[in-house]
Amino acid sequence: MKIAVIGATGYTGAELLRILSMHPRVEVSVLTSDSSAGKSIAQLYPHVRDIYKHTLQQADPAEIAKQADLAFVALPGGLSSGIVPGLIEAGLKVIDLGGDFRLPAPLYETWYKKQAPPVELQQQAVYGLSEWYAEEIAQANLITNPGCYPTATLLGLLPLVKNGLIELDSIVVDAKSGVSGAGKALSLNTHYPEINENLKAYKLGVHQHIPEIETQLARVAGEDVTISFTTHLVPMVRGILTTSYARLKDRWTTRDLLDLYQQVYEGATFVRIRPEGEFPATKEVATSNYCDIGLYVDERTRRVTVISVIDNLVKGASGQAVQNLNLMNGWDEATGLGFVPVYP
Ligand SMILES: NC(=O)C1=CN([C@@H]2O[C@H](COP(=O)(O)OP(=O)(O)OC[C@H]3O[C@@H](n4cnc5c(N)ncnc54)[C@H](OP(=O)(O)O)[C@@H]3O)[C@@H](O)[C@H]2O)C=CC1
Ligand SMILES: CC(=O)N[C@@H](CCC(=O)OP(=O)(O)O)C(=O)O
Repeated sequence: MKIAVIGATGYTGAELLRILSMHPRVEVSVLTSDSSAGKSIAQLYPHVRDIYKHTLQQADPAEIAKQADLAFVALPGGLSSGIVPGLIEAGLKVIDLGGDFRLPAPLYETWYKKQAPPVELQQQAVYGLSEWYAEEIAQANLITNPGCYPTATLLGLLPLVKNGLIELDSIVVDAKSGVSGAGKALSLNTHYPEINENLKAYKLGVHQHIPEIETQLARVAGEDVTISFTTHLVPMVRGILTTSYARLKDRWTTRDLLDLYQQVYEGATFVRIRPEGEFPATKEVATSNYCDIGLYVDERTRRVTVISVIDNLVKGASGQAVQNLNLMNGWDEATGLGFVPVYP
C-alpha cells in the first residue's frame, strides 16, 4: 500500500517516518511540507538520510491521489480541515492526527476557537481509539486519531465507566507531558531556559482535550460526563503520565479491578496491566506503542487512582495512527509496531 505523509517535517511526521520504515506492508511514496517543499527530507532530518530519499512536495490532493492510497495528515490544529475534504474526494483514505474532526462542530468551535470542518465529513470520521473501536475503524475512510492526553486518560478510565463502577461526577485527571507534545514550532513556553528544571501547569479549564475526553466518556456511559482536568509540562522530551481519580460506587478492591482490567484488555497487544502494587513510569514505554496501566483502590476513601503512561508521539499519535492503518486493512494490529521500549 502506498502512503503519503502530509506534514512530514513535524514531530509526529518524523515519528511516522521512523515507524513506517519498519512496516512490511507499506511503501512511503509522498512526503509533503509547506515551508520546505523542494528540499530533500534528509536536509531537514539527517537521521533519515539514505533511508528516505524523497523530495518534499507541496500538498496537492489531486497529485497525491496519483501516487498514494492513504494519507496520514500531521498538520497543526485547524489546517486539516483545509486539505482532508480534497483528499477524501480524490479517493484517498485518511488518518488525521490533529483535532479538527474529533468533536461535533459546536463543541469544536467553542473549544478550539476555529471554524469547524464540513459537518458531513466530521460525522463520517471514526474516532481512532484502536482498542475500543476496532470494528468501526476497519470500515472507515476517515479516521480522527485521538489526542495524546485523551489516549492515556480514556484507556485508563473506560473500563470503569463501561462497567458503571464510578460516580461520573467525581472524575479528576492530573496529566503530565513531555515537551515534544507541543510540536516542533518554537515558543517561549517550550524554550529550554523556561522548561528545564521546571514544572508547570497550563491551559487550566480551557484545554482542548477536556471536551474530547468528556465526549468519549459520555459515549460509553450513555449520559453526560464532566471532568476536572489539569495538564502539566515536564522537562523531558517524550512521555505522558495521567493520574485519574474517581469515587467508586461500591467497595471494590485493587485486586478486583485489576482482574476486570485484565479481562477488558485481554488480546489487546498494546495495553499492559501492571500487577498489584506496581505502577508504570514513562520510560517503561518510551518510543513504543504500549500504554501501561496500574491502579490502586484506597479502601478508606473509596477512591480509585488509575495511572496510565504512553509515549505521546507513538501511542499518543503516530503509533496509534499506524495501528489504525493496520485495522483499516485487516492486518494484525501490531504489524510494524512490534518494537521494544528503549530503556534506559
Ligand atoms: N506532538 C504530539 O505529541 C502530538 C501531536 N498531535 C497532533 O498532530 C498534529 C501534528 O503535530 P506535530 O507533529 O507535533 O506538529 P509540528 O508543529 O511538529 O509539525 C507540524 C507540521 O505541519 C507543517 N505546517 C506548519 N504550518 C503549516 C501550514 N501553514 N501549512 C501547511 N503545513 C504546515 C509543518 O511543516 P512545514 O513547516 O515544513 O510546512 C510540519 O511538518 C497536530 O495537529 C497535533 O495537535 C496529536 C497527538 C500528539
Ligand atoms: C505538551 C503540549 O503542549 N501538548 C499539547 C497536546 C497536543 C495534542 O495532542 O493535541 P491536539 O489535540 O491538538 O492534537 C497541548 O497540551 O495542547
